[in-house]
Amino acid sequence: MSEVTDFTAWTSADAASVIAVPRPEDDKYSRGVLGIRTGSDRYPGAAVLGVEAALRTGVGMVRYVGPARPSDLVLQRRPEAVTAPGRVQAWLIGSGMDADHREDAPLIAALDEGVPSVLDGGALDLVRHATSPVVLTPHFRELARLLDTDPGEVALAPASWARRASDELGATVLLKGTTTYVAGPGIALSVTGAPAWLATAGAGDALGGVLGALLATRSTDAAADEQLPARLAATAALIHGHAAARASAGGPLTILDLCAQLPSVVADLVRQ
Ligand SMILES: NC(=O)C1=CN([C@@H]2O[C@H](COP(=O)(O)OP(=O)(O)OC[C@H]3O[C@@H](n4cnc5c(N)ncnc54)[C@H](O)[C@@H]3O)[C@@H](O)[C@H]2O)[C@@H](O)CC1
Ligand SMILES: Nc1ncnc2c1ncn2[C@@H]1O[C@H](COP(=O)(O)OP(=O)(O)O)[C@@H](O)[C@H]1O
Repeated sequence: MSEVTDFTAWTSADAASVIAVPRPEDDKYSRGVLGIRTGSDRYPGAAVLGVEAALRTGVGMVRYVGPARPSDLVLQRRPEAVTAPGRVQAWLIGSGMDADHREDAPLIAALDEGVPSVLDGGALDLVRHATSPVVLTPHFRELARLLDTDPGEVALAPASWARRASDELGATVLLKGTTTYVAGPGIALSVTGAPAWLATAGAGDALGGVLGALLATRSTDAAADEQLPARLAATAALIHGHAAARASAGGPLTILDLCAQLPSVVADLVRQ
C-alpha cells in the first residue's frame, strides 16, 4: 500500500485547547470517572502503569476492575483508586490483558454502557462490540493481527494502515510508533518528537491511562463530536511524548519516571 501524507501535525496549542481544566464548581464525579479493566496474572504491571498514568494526567476518579493480583498491586501503588464497581464516564480496557484467559461478557457489557472507550493490547478485537465512540491504540504488530495482514506491510506505510483501519473498523485508531498516527472520521493527525528512549516495555500501558483520563474528563463532548476522540488521542500522544522527553533528559527512562512528569506537562500546556 502506498503511504498517505495528509496527516496534520498536532501541536501543543492544539492539545491545550482540548484538555478539560477543573472549574471551581466541579467535584470528582462531575470531572469524570475512568473505569479501567486492564492487567492479568500474567501482566499485572500493565494495570499499575495505566492507573498511575491516568491519575497523574488528571481525572475525578479511577475505578479499577480486575483480578486479585493486579488489584492488590494497584492499591499498593495508588490507594486513590477505587475497586468497587459503579458508574464510569469512560473505559480503558485491554492493556496487559491475557487474551487466552479473558472473560468476554463483562467487557462486552462495559462496551455497551454508552460511554467512550479505549481498547488496547489484549482487547483490540472487541472493537466490533462497541456501541459508543472507541479509540484503538495498537502498535504495528497488533494492528497487523487485527487486520489479518503482514506486520512488515503496516511498518512500511503506518499512516495508510491507520486510515484504513479506522475506515474498516468504524473506530478512531491511534497507531503507535516513532511517529504516532491518529485516524478518525474525517480527521487525520500525527504526533512526533518523543525520544526513541520511549521504546521500552510499559510505555503503551501508560499511554492508555493518559488517553483514558482525557476521554473520561471530556466524555459527554466525545460522545457528541465524532472527531473529538481523535483530538484527545493525539493530545494523549503529545503529553506522553513530552513527559518521556522530560523523564529521559537525553538518556534512558522508566515508565514510572515518565508518569511522574505528567502533571507538570499538563500544567505547562494549560498555562499557555
Ligand atoms: N509490565 C507489563 O505488565 C507489561 C505488559 N505488556 C503487555 O503485554 C502484552 C503483549 O504486548 P506486546 O507488545 O509484547 O505484544 P506483541 O504483539 O508485540 O508481541 C507478542 C509476542 O511476540 C514476541 N516477540 C515479538 N517480537 C519479539 C522480539 N524482538 N524478541 C522476542 N520476542 C518477540 C513476544 O513473545 C511477545 O510476547 C500486551 O497486553 C501489553 O499490554 C507490555 O506492555 C509490556 C509491559
Ligand atoms: N522509536 C520510538 N520513538 C519514539 N516513541 C516510540 C518509539 N517506539 C515506540 N514508541 C512509543 O512508545 C510506546 C510503546 O507502546 P507499546 O508498543 O504498546 O509498548 P508496551 O506494549 O511495552 O507498553 C508508544 O507510545 C510508542 O509511540
